[in-house]
Amino acid sequence: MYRSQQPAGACSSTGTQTDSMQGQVPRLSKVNLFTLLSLWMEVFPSTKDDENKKKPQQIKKTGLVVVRNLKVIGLHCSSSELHAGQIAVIKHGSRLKDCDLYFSRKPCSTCLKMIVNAGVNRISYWPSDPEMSLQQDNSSQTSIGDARLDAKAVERLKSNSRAHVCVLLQPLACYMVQFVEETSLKCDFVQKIARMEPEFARSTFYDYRQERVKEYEALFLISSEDLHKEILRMIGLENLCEDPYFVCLRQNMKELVLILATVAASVPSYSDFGFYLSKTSDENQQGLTQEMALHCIIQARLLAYRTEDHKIGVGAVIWAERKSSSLDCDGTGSMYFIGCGYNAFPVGSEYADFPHMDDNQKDREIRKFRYIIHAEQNAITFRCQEIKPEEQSMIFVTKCPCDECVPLIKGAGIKQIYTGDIDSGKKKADISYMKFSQLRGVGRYSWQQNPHRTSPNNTTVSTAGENGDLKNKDEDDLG
Ligand SMILES: O=c1ccn([C@H]2C[C@H](O)[C@@H](COP(=O)(O)OP(=O)(O)OP(=O)(O)O)O2)c(=O)[nH]1
Repeated sequence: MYRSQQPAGACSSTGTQTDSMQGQVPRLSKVNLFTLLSLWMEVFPSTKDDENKKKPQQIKKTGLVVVRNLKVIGLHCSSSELHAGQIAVIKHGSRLKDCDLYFSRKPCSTCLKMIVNAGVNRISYWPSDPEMSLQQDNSSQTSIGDARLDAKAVERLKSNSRAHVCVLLQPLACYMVQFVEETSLKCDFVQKIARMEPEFARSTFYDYRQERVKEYEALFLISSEDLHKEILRMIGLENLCEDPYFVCLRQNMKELVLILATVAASVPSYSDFGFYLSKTSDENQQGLTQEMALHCIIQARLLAYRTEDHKIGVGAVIWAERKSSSLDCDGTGSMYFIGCGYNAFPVGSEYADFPHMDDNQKDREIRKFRYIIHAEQNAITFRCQEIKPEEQSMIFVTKCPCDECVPLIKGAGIKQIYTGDIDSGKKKADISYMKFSQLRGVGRYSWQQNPHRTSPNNTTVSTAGENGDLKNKDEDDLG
């Protein structure tokens, strides 16, 4: 029987079959989710410091997801000074023992020796160009020589290590690519644009996605098959160079990149849409940059594809901003990860334990609402850090928080909510969304058109601070 497997951040413990076949809806396996999150961390918005160092470098920026007991306990990326593995050691120390680490590139020997030494359980990496790049085009002969030496050292560390160092890409569930495409088009963010901007069409979404596909393929895939094989051989994966394994590997990698691009396109930086503070929120709040807000909400969108609700996946991620910049060694700058989750039945429950019906079912006793744990509830319950009242903490959630979740978010001390507000003001039989627009003391950043955009005749429609504080005109609170 299918077993409900979330904790949070949250992921299942077993294979793909039950994972993907839960209900009729395809589901991302935990391994693919962690892999996608690690790729996504590689493109975490650069801090000012990193901005100057964008030129091609031999040490590639690398994303990292740290998982303990199926919970995400760290989302990191390399900075201009430190590699992702080094950051993991600084941030988690000996707590890395028995953790699983998902890297967006095979880590270099500098990182690997330390994380192996910390006693991690498993190190999984994306099988493309490693952290110490083996792609000749950016590098001199000497540095290629060093990169090859490093690849050998990595193999030696791997063969003498207790940790399992491996490539973990699972085939996607049937129709996963189509499912992500359809649900991305239907998600609140795309829908809101479609309602407000008549010229926004399906083709606009596909054009935007295509741009993302190109961008991410350039980063995460090696265009030449021969070069890819050569690199796989150098990093000890010669067994993947023969067909059908090589073809399958490339196909699998391409599909995952396509999923990432599709999910990224579901919250497009289109026209003047973004996350803006609503009028009735506390107006002196300092919000995130649009780039950062988009990045984090896309993480939440990825998590939503682990849902156990057949009808709708919801994902939530909590981040906080550190006050003291002296601790900013992570590539995420002052931002640090607190927790994440998605909507699912209570941990350990069996598939048939609870009803799965929604408001369309007349019999209220067999509806899901009294049983399903919401994305925000899982993110708060399984968080790996405390929410500090003196620091700016923020939750990114893919659906407007309901009346169960709004007081929970406020009570947990979270200072800002980034979300879509399509459901705001709706009252249904078992779930309602009335409290969100009335919430005070928490900044509500809703997905909407920039309220201080200039109108066609070049007059400002309203004024707002750089962070998107809405001063005069409120475009959200649809309800
Ligand atoms: O703050 C919230 C609110 C809801 N959910 C989850 C619970 C449930 O799994 C789903 C809502 O289910 P429903 O069937 O009401 O989905 P809907 O899209 O709101 O329904 P409708 O099609 O009637 O709009 O979203 C959350 O995780 N967080």
